Amino acid sequence: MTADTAYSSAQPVALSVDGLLKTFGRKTAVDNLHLDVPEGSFYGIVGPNGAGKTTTLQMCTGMLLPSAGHVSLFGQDVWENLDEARAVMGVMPQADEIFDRLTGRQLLIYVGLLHGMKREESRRRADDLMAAFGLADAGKKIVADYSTGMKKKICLAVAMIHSPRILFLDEPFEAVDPVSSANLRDILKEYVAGGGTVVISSHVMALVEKMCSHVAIIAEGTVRAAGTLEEVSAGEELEDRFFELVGGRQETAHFDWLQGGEQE
Ligand SMILES: Nc1ncnc2c1ncn2[C@@H]1O[C@H](COP(=O)(O)OP(=O)(O)OP(=O)(O)O)[C@@H](O)[C@H]1O
Repeated sequence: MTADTAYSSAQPVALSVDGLLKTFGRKTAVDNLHLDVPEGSFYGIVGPNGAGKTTTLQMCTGMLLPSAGHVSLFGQDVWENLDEARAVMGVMPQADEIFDRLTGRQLLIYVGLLHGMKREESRRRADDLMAAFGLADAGKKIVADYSTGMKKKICLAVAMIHSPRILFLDEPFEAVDPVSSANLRDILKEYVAGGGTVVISSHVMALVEKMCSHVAIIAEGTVRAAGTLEEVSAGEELEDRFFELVGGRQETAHFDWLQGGEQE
């Protein structure tokens, strides 16, 4: 599916976020946030540092209890049906949350078994994923010895092994080289073309513009704009709309002590 695919408002909703709130002491990280993610969409969530993207994704995936509000996945409340919700979602773990003393292949097989898959099927999918992510040559290396980008890839494979209906990916392309990034994008596009839904957070506007069908711009815990890429961009570059809606561009700082070149 491409970013210019036509979407109708009657499209079933995969993820619905309603009045989501999260406070940490006196800090409101997510502030009455609403979001509808259509089924089969490639949905990008963008926002400045500290906007509340990670906190929102953690509440959507059953990892962080909301202070108020509701999250539903395919019509079922996530927090009232955690086991069912977890079975249909794929969540990309952080590199420090996986068992890194296992090889990549062992890790994937282990995660498959945890999802209740048969060992043979787990092995088959682990091999498919290792090949698709360009990790087949590293099959015998333990994950602790992977590069940062390789760890990112194995984390994405972990999220996919049980064939979820929706994928939640927090900054999936951070530290991934351009070739691997293009390969990851292809894998995700194919997943969406097959009916899957992807929700990613990213700071890279060009990537979001290239691959997402929908986007939400969030700042200070609220949605500033959401809809199809075309609706949100409103005829401009997404980055320009982002600056308009979020603000924060500053005059170029000038430090009299910061000078390249020869010093006296
Ligand atoms: N456990 C916590 N305790 C206190 N404050 C927190 C906690 N987690 C997040 N916050 C605060 O909530 C706000 C939103 O953080 P969050 O990590 O969701 O933002 P983000 O949009 O993902 O940022 P980034 O783009 O920098 O990753 C920030 O001000 C952050 O400091």
